[in-house]
Amino acid sequence: MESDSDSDGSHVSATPPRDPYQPPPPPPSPPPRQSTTSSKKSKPSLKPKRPPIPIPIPNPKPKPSLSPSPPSSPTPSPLSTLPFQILRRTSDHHHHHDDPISAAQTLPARHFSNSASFSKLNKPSLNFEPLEPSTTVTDHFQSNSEATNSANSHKVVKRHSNLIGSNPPLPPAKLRKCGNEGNFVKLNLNGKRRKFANKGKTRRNIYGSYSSGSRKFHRKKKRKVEGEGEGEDEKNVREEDGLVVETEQQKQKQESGRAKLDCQLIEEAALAARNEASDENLLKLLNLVYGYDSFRDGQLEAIKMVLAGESAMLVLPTGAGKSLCYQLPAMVLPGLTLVVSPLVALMIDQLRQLPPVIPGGLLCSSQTLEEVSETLRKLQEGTIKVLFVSPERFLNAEFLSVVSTNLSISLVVVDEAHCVSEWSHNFRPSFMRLRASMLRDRLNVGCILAMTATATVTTLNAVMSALAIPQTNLIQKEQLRENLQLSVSLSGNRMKDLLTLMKSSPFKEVKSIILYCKFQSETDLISRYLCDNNISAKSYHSGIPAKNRSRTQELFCSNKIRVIVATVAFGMGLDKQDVGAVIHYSLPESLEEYVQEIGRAGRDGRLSYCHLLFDDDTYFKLRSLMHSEGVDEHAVNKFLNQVFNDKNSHGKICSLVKDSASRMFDMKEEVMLTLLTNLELGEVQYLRLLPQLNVTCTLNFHKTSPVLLAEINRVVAAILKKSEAKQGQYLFDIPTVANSIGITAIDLSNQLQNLKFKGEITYEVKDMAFCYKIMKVPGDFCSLSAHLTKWLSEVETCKVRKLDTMFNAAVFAANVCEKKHGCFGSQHTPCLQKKILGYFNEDDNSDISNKMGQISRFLQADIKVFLQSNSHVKFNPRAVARIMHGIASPSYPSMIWSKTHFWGRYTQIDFQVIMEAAKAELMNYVGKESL
Ligand SMILES: Nc1ncnc2c1ncn2[C@@H]1O[C@H](COP(=O)(O)OP(=O)(O)OP(=O)(O)O)[C@@H](O)[C@H]1O
Repeated sequence: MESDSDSDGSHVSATPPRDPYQPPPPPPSPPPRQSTTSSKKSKPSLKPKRPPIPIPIPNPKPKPSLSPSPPSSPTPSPLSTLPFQILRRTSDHHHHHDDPISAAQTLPARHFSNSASFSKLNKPSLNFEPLEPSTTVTDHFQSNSEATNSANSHKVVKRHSNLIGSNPPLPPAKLRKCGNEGNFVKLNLNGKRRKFANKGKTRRNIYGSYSSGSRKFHRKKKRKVEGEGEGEDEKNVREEDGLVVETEQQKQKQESGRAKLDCQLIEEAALAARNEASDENLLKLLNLVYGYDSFRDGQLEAIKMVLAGESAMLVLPTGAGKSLCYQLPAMVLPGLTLVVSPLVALMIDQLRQLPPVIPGGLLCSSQTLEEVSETLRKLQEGTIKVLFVSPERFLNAEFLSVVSTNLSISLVVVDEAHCVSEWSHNFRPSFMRLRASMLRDRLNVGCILAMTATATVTTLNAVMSALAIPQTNLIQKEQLRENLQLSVSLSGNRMKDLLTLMKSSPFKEVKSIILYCKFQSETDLISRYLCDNNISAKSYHSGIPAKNRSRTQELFCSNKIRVIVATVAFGMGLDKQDVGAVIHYSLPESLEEYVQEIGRAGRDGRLSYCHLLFDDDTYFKLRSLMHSEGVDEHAVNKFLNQVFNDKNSHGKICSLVKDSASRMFDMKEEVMLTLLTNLELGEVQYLRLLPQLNVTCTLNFHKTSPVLLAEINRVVAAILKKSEAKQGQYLFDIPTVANSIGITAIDLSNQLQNLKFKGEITYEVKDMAFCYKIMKVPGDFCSLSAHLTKWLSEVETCKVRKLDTMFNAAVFAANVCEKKHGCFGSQHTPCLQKKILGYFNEDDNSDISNKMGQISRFLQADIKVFLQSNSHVKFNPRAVARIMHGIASPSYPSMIWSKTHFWGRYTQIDFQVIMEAAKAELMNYVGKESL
C-alpha cells in the first residue's frame, strides 16, 4: 500500500456484489437534461444586463440560462448568503463549450495597447508582446494543437494572450480586438521541444495589425476560406494574397482604432482607480475588463484593502471569484504582482484565465533553463505584470537578483494559502519560504494577499501569523456554496451502487460529472466499467502522461466525455462552469478535501449534485496510509548525523543520495525533503537547499591526456585528485570535486558539459541526490531530532483526526441523522453543511471518536510468530506495525513483505496499539536490539 493517495497503492475488487443493495431513495427529479449539441436555444441571461458603455464590449461569459419555470428545489437551504444566484439544472440550457464562439466568449474581452500611459516601474505595465501565433502553444498542450493542425493543416489557431494551449480558438471577431497576444509560456513538461517554423517571423503589433512576417498567416487563412491552396502554386497564392491582405488591413485599421479606444478607456479607469480606489472607479474597471456588473461578496473589500497597501486574508468558497481579487489590483498597482501557487497545473490554468490586458508569465521547476531565462528577460524588460511562480523558484538566487535589483513588487499573492500551515490538509513545506519576514527581507514586499477556500480556524491563524496578516484584515465568507445538494450513502458494493446511482435521477440527467477515486488503479477500473455500461468516461491521474491528461481534460471541458474519473490530481483551479455533479467513489481524506472537490460542481450557480459513496474498508485503508510517513526519533537522529556528517562543514556543499538514504533511514523521500526544508526554513537556518542533481559521475578522457589537460584546466585537476581511477575511467562525487575548488555543483556540471562539447571527455551521471550548503551545524542533535520528531508526529495526528472527522460526518449523515431539519432520503445537505461549517469554525473541540479497534486477542501472538519467522531481519515497532497494516516503506517494500501472511492483517486495529504490542514483543525477543 502506498501513502500517496494519487498512487496505485491499492487494488479494487471487481468481485460481484455480495449484498443486495437498496439504492438511496432518489431525490425528486429535475427536468431531464438533453445532450449538449441539441440545446442551442438562447435563454434569458442569469444576470441583469449591463448598462451601455461607450464602445462595444464583447459579452462576458455566456450566462447560464433559466428555464422558464424551474421546479422547486428539494433543498430548503436559505440562499441569502450565496454569492451568486442558484438555478436549478435544466436539460435545455445553452452549453457554450460546444460552441467555439461562445466558448471563446468565456475569455475576457478587453485588450491593452503598448501605448499604456501607466507609469512603468521598471516597467511592468499593461502592455503586450508581439504575437507569435503558433508559439502560444506549450509543449504541455501540444496534443491539442496537433489535433487541430492535423484536422486542417492550413488552419492557424490563434490564441488568447495568456493561453498556453488547449484553449478554444478565438473567433475572428474577437481576434481583431486583441491588440496584444504575446504572452505565452512554454513548459517542457514532456521533455520535448516543439519547433515553431515561423517563430520570430510572424509578429503582430500592439494594435492588432501584422508586420510583414504575418503574411503567412493571411495566406493560410485565405486558402482555408476558399478551399484553395492544396497543390496550388505558391506564386498564385501570393498574388491573391495581395487583395486579401489589403482588405484585411483595412479592417484591421478600423479595429485597431477601436481597440485603441478600448485600451484608453481601460487605462483611464485603472489610473482613476489608482488615484482613488472608490467603489465607482473599481466597478467601472471591472465592467470594462470583465464585463461584470457587480462585485461578488468579499471581492470589493479584499481589492480595496490590497489597494490601500494592507495585507489581507481572504476566505471565499470555491468558484466565488478569488482570482479577480488579485487580477484587478494588478492592473491598478504600479509594480509587479507575484502569485505563488502549489501546483504547476494550477498556475497554468490561472495564467490562462488572466484577462488579456494583463500580461502574465510563469516560472516553475518544470521549465527548461532557456524558458526560465526567457521569462527572466521579460521580467527585466517589464513586459510581465503578473508572474506566477512556484515556491521552490521563489527565493532562488537568480530570480531574487532579477527581482530585487530591477523591479518593484506591489503585491504577493499566496494562492491556496492553507498550504503554508502544517495543520491544513495540504501542507507544502516549500510554502514555508513565504514567511512575511523573508518576503520583506529579500523582496521588500509590504503587501500580501492570502487566499483559500478551505481552512479551519487553526489553519487560518497559522497562515496569518506566518504572513503577518493582522486579524482585523481577515475577510471571510462562508466556505460552502449553497447551490450544492449533498447526499451520502454507506455502500456494501460501491461499483454496483455507483452504477445504480448514475442511472437514477438526478445523476442520469447530468451531462458533466467528476467522479473522484482515491487510487489510480480505481480510476482506470471504474472508467472502464462505466464505458462498459454505456457511460462515456475517461480516467485522469498523475500516472498518465501529461499530454494524455491534458487531452482528457480538454475532452471533458468541451463535453466530449461525460464523466471524468479522477484522483485528487484533477480539478484544483478547474473553472468548468457546467459540471453538474461530483461523485465521491472513495471517502475524501478530510472535510477540506471534500469541500474543495465538491467545489468543482455548480460554478455556474446552478443547483448541482454531490454524492458521497463510502465504506468501512476504504476508511481503514486510508487510516493505515496516514501512518506511512511517520518516523521515529532514532531515525531522525541518524538522519541528522548523516546530513551534518562532517562537524566542520560550515559552508560546504553536501549531498544525500535519495535512494540509499531513503533505505538507510526507512524514510520516504518526501519526509526527508520535509526535514531538510525545516532545517532550511525553520527557526534556525542550518542549511540552504540547492537544486537536486545526479551526483556520481563516471568520466572518460578522449583527446588530450588527463595529466596535460589538468595543467590547463583546474576542474580536470580537481577530478584527478578526488576521483577513483578504474580501467581508464574516473569515478567521483560531483559535490566533493566542486567543494575542493570552491565552485557550485551546478557550475561543475556546466564545465563538464563544455569539455564534452569540445570532445575532450564523455561522462555519465547517476544517483539523484538532495544537495545543500551547510550554514550552521546544530549544537545538540538529540534535542533537534526530538523537536523534529514531535513536530512530524503532531502533523501525522492532525491528518488522522481530519480523516476521522470526515468519516464521522459521513457516518452521521448516513446512520445517525434523524432527518428533521430538511434532510431526507440520502440527501443530507443541511446536516452536512452544519458539520462542515462547525468543523471550519472549530465549534467542537471534543475528542474525535474513531472506528479503530483498541485491542485484539491474537495480535501479540501474531507479532511473536512474525518476529520468530523473520528472525534474520532487524525490525523496530514502527516497521512491524506498518507490515501489520499493509503499508510499504523504503526498507520494507511491498514486493517482499506483502507475501507474508501478516501483511495488512490488522488494518482495523489502531496503529499505536500495534506499535506498543510490537515494542513489548521486541523487548522480550532475544537478539533484537533495535529499540
Ligand atoms: N464579480 C463577478 N461577477 C461574475 N462572475 C465572476 C465575478 N468574479 C469572478 N467571476 C467568475 O467566477 C468564476 C470563478 O472564479 P475563480 O476561478 O476566481 O474562483 P475561485 O474562487 O478562485 O475558485 P477556486 O477556489 O475553486 O479556484 C470565474 O469564471 C470568474 O470569471
